[in-house]
Amino acid sequence: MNNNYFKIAVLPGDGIGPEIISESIKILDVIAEAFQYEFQFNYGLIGAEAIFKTGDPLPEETLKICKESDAVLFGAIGDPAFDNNPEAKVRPEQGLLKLRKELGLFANIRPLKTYASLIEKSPLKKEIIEGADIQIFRELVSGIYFGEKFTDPEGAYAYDVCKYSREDILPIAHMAFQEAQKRNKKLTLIDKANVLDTSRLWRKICQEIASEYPDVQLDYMFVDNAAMQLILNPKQFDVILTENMFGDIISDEASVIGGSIGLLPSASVGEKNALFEPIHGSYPQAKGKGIANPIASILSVAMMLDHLGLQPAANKLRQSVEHAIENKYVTIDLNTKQYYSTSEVGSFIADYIKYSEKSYYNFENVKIGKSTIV
Ligand SMILES: NC(=O)C1=CN([C@@H]2O[C@H](COP(=O)(O)OP(=O)(O)OC[C@H]3O[C@@H](n4cnc5c(N)ncnc54)[C@H](O)[C@@H]3O)[C@@H](O)[C@H]2O)C=CC1
Ligand SMILES: CC(C)CC(=O)C(=O)O
Ligand SMILES: [Mg+2]
Repeated sequence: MNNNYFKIAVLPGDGIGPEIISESIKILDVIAEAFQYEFQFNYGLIGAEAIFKTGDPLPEETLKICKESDAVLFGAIGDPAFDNNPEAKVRPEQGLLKLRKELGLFANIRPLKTYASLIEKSPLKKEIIEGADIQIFRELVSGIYFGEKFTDPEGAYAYDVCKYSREDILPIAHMAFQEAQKRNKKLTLIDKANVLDTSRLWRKICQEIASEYPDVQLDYMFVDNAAMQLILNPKQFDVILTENMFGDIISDEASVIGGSIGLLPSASVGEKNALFEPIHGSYPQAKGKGIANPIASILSVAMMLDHLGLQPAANKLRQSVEHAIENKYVTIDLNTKQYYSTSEVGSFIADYIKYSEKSYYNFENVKIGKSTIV
């Protein structure tokens, strides 16, 4: 087996998905050359694009490509044609949910950090957010997104069932405890155990396994309070463990601490497969405008490189992203006076990976031109 050869399934999806994914591929091409790896990219249809072309948000062929890959790189799905039509029977999001389920991606890991050069731009106070560093473990293949759904044909009522089993909770709970052991030995379970039976099951199981991790301090917080605490005092959190829907919501909220949702990557992992995706959606208003921040997708590539055991490349990539952010080579969402287009930011990061080790190259003098946002 060639340890430098990897099959990557690439699913650009809808809206800004293709634009951000093409920057991630640009980065992977440069990494392949610099580190002598070979990536074989196999593209697949998913989401609205797949519905328009095949009628199915997750065609069999796409699933096959993903199952046969070493990792999946996912952009985003979703289209206003479906969002604004509550009657639509087939929806783009079903493609992503089915893919997560089929690949058994039970844990969605969403790291949040702050960057010194962006602190002043945050709507939150410097002393509150400076140094915040949180790892969110969100359960990804159960809960209310996957429970039975029903809409009464008369349109009088509808329901979505939230169900969790011991088997759904245990693997991700162990994973979060282990991460807490590697970090600051503090784990916060976010739930609604004062109201929900499913949340009480989460608490019970976490209490049961806590004895296996005696060095980890396990705390609990109700999700409504957690939503407030995240903004008031994010540094009280280190590793967060939570169920599917709460994790979805609080991670978008937490992205405000970092400066933009366009910065937050994620890894969705299971026993066999792994998928890497930004936490944001398809941002349809930005499609084709060159304003989408590609960094969430590019940092998802760094998480993919970690997963493939390619740490030197992952480290170099993170260092290059930090260099871009610290030097304000960023997109308009970061609220800096000087900003660049999606592809300029991608090219800047790619060039840094390519040239920064070369002693003859004075990178600080590189001019990548005025912004070409269309
Ligand atoms: N994983 C996925 O593919 C997800 C898909 N969706 C879908 O995306 C569509 C749009 O949903 P929204 O609720 O508007 O969420 P969204 O995450 O697409 O956008 C919300 C806001 O976040 C900001 N934003 C998002 N991505 C950005 C980026 N790369 N750079 C700069 N700013 C960025 C923009 O201000 C945007 O208005 C819907 O169809 C939804 O179902 C939503 C979330 C996740
Ligand atoms: C199926 C997606 C639309 C759910 C989501 O918002 C997410 O995973 O962040
Ligand atoms: Mg979401």
